[in-house]
Amino acid sequence: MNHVIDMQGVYWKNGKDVLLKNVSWKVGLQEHWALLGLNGSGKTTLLNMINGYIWPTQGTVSVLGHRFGQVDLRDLRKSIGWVSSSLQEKLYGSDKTQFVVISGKYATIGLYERLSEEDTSRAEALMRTLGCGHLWDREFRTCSQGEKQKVLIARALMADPQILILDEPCNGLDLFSRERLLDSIHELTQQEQTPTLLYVTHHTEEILPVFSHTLLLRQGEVIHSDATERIMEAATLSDFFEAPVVVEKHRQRVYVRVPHLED
Ligand SMILES: Nc1ncnc2c1ncn2[C@@H]1O[C@H](COP(=O)(O)OP(=O)(O)OP(=O)(O)O)[C@@H](O)[C@H]1O
Repeated sequence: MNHVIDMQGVYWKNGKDVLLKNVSWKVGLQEHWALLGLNGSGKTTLLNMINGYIWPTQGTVSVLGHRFGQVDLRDLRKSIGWVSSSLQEKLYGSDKTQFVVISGKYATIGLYERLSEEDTSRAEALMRTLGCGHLWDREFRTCSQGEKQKVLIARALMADPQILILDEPCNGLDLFSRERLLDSIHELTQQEQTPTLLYVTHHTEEILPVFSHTLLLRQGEVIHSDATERIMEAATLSDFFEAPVVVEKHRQRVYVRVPHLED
């Protein structure tokens, strides 16, 4: 396998609507990517395609070395973890977080397997890495939003995915919870076997230095895709947002300000 993701000239049309336009994107083996785009830019559509929930109208898609059309997508999906806020609502709030995490290995809502020592110690280790080990015995519903996100990331990792999608994980988090979650994500990338991370966001300041590359999506089109440090320049971001923006760097993260909004 040369690339984790390899899309060439991909279009996705639904009736008259063209939701992905000529998307070409290659994710290398040692890379972590951030996907940045405004509301409705096509980020979820792109992720749905990577997971094989939608099929390109035109163009080719390979994920983890498997070309769509030549692979059982149900098998492929087992190698992809997807953490999103919609998952939270599906889980049983009365389950202890340890069961929420362990059931990730079996891709079930609720745990129907006998607890093995191996699963338990793996779940403990993952929750510790993500800084939520102290929540082991807590009911999932009693966790804060930030804590729930950490539990869900640990849950996704139980299945040993090769790709982990973090879909706007900082949504709804206060300033401090957000920093704690970002710390946990950083910690995760320091482990020996980290899956390829795809981090979806609206906010440049969430893009940690570990995200080596960034893709900028606008109206279903890739406007820029490059090393993150090259993307995070005022000229590139102003071009992307189609408005002049001011870029401020602080501890290798980029904060974007809009100096003036016309009515
Ligand atoms: N099945 C569909 N048929 C037609 N239009 C769709 C469909 N799914 C999404 N869209 C439209 O395609 C555009 C892209 O949607 P998408 O959900 O991929 O954007 P997004 O970048 O994930 O947005 P957000 O940041 O708000 O979550 C939107 O205008 C949306 O209304």
